[in-house]
Amino acid sequence: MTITDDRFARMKPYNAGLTPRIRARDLPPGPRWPALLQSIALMRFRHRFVPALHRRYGDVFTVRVVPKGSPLVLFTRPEHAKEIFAGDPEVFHAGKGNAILGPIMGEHSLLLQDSSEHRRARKRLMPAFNGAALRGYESMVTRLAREEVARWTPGTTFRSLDRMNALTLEVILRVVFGVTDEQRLARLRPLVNRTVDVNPVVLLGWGYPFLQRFGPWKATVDNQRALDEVMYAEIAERRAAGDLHERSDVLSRLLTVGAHGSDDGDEAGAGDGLSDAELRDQLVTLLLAGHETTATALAWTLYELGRDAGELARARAAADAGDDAYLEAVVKESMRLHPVIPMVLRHLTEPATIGGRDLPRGTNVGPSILIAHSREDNFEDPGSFRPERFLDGHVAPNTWIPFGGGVRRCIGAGFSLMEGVAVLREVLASYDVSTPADDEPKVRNITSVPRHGARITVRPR
Ligand code: HEM
Repeated sequence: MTITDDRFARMKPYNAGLTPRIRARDLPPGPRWPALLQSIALMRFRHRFVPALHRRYGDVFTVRVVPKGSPLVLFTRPEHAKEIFAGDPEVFHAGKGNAILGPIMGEHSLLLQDSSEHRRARKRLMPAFNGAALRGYESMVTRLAREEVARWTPGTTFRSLDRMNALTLEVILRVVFGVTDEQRLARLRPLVNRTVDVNPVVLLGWGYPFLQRFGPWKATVDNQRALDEVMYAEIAERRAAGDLHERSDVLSRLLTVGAHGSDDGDEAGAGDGLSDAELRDQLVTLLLAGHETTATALAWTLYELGRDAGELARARAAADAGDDAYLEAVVKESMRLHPVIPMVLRHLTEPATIGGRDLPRGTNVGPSILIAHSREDNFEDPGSFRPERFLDGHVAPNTWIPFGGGVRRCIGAGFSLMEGVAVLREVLASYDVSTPADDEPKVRNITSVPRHGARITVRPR
């Protein structure tokens, strides 16, 4: 049995535990359609469905989702988001909702853990995402962004989403995994590209393992085996590398941190490094969580700048002046207008009260990012693109929540903002960007991507 087969055998995708039957009268109002219809509406048509529910039922409402008609209560006010983010991690679980990804991400994955196990895993990863670490990654990210931008043909129109996907993938391979060997990079690219394509067909194969002997599902398993082989080879070589301390990539940092026990020793244990399986699982988790999300946010950012000549001129002046704070505000504002992830989810393991409402054990709860970002009482003139709002201190806590919050807040938030600023700097140094046509959000797997790929035209400055 290979290490991959062993992981598949141990990870049970639908092992989310038994959810007690919850009566509608114990929950906030919501539509009474069959759960399947509500799930389809939530997944495929969320950009119209969720605002419609908000208008019809008010600030808190319930959606029923498959497989068992489980209730999902969505909250839309900042004080609700605050309560959920600050909820006791023993009660507000997040990991089980991601169980379907278990066979790909592995049992150690930060996204799958809860309670003390999550705290321990998070503590071990944090040193690779603090300010000093991010500064260490910046020059490589900038170099990759410069190389990408140099390949663009002036005067052409193209899907910025495709280019940003190519760039963020390269960033993951070189800055997160730290792979430098060209042959290995060439082998990894297609494997990683297939791994991140977690579409509903692929998910079916994880949910019903007997399918894994056939056609597309067998191909996904074979891909996982091949990916694991390369990842474990890379980890083994990196452990033995003499220049670990000079390297600035996430994997090398995780290896040096473990060797010296960067934590205070209570849980993770000083000097207690990550095992090969832990490293593999966390790297694949960072890949799945960080690649498409960042690419989508950056594509929307270029799209928005291309639509507004005044904002483009301001951003260009900021890039020339080295004003990173302004460029970061540009990225933040497009993440507000186009949330990549629509909501944050927690599963209540005990009854809890949120916004004065008592909710039973087994309820899924979460702030709606979509509504939080578009409420007029959160953002003045919410439909317009105004990066300045992030500079004049008018963004109230828990109104801008694209990265979730609390102990589960996106560990890569700083990383993706740093990447966004680096990309803007490089694009604006060479090009004027314009957007030839309107685009709109479309659901792709979990993220909301621009339906037409956020097409932009670039002209030399
Ligand atoms: C614009 C880009 C990104 C967006 C919009 C985004 C969004 C999110 C959201 C909404 C969550 C859930 C937070 C919660 O439950 O409260 C999350 C978690 C996570 N993200 Fe990101 N993310 C992005 C980029 C990244 C990057 C670049 C990485 C890594 C390199 C990353 C790694 C993770 C991980 C590991 C978690 C799980 C954290 C935990 O459970 O403790 N993300 N992200």
